[in-house]
Amino acid sequence: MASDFKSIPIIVVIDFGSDISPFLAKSNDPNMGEDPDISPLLAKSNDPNMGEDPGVCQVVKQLDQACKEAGFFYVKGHGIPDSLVKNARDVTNLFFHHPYEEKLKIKMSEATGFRGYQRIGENVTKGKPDIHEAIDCYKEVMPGMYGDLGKALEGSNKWPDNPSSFNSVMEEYINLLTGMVSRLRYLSRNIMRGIALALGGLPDEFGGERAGDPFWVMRLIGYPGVSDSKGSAMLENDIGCGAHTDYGLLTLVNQDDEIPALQVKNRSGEWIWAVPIPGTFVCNIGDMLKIWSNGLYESTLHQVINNSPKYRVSVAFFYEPNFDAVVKPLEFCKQKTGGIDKFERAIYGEHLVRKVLTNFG
Ligand SMILES: N=C(N)NCCCC[C@H](N)C(=O)O
Ligand SMILES: O=C(O)CCC(=O)C(=O)O
Ligand SMILES: [Fe+2]
Repeated sequence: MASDFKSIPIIVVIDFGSDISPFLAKSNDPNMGEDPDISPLLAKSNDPNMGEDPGVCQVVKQLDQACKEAGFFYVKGHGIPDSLVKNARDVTNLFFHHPYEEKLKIKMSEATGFRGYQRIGENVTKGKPDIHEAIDCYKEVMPGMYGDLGKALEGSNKWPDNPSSFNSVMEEYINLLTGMVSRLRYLSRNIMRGIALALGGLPDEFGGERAGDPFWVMRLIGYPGVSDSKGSAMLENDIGCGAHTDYGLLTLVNQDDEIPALQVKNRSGEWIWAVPIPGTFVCNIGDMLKIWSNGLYESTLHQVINNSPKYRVSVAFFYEPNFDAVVKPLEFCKQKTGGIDKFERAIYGEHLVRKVLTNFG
């Protein structure tokens, strides 16, 4: 259960590449990443005893606290180049400033496997149109790959021709965040290893049939500034994205450096700003991790309101379970939570598809 937190904890993850586990943390110290003394704390992630390493222990403790208290944390020192992180937002911003007809060239529909462009107000949260536009992307699903389960999302992504670097920037971004490439390959996986230890499990609890072949989702999102949206009188609210939880395992949000807009709900019902901290990803826990942890960690409600006059862009990356993963409370989590399943078993792909279908009516 989320606590009465007033700010989102900062976790410092240093990715030294290869098989080295990058966990170390020092909460609330934004300069921690620059501290040259951190390297001795680095620990081996392929070592089954990594949980005994003092440096790892320290980070794991911070992760545990952050996941219990907020379900949200900032990750700094993640190793993804700042230039790429910014580029991903910049090309997104350029695309959304194209004329509507141009954007319609990559329009999302049932026929595209729900991949592509959606206009402002097309995504619906709790019955209200969201004041954002977006490009939705999913890991490729080949015809028949998951039988009926994957049918709705079958297809490949739709990339704009303009700007011409769009495709290559996004492909690199996805590769680095999912972990396909070179020395940065383990960012999301390593955060999940830290979370597995934080729960009291083995490092690879979220490998194999659970998330060893992780699905991914990416949303490139644009939120009009206050004055822009005032013109569209038929839209009832000015909430950029209504209160929701994320669906899978772990979300990494690359948000605009300047505009505070993302808000996270604490136990008292207050909305706490996840203010932008340049150089960080805002991470949060999804519904599947809530089930696997039997509620030790929860997927926290969050929403987006852009009250600034400026257009805001974010790139939300969702690191997910295997598409066909069967998700039910892990035995050791159950033991810690009274021995009873608090949630029904789910299949990740089914949960995702149900959400996608209801998001677009
Ligand atoms: N993949 C994610 N998290 N998408 C969030 C989209 C916005 C919330 C959605 N309409 C809903 O009601 O869930
Ligand atoms: O734009 C953001 O900061 C967050 C977006 C979000 O919560 C989502 O797409 O699930
Ligand atoms: Fe979200």
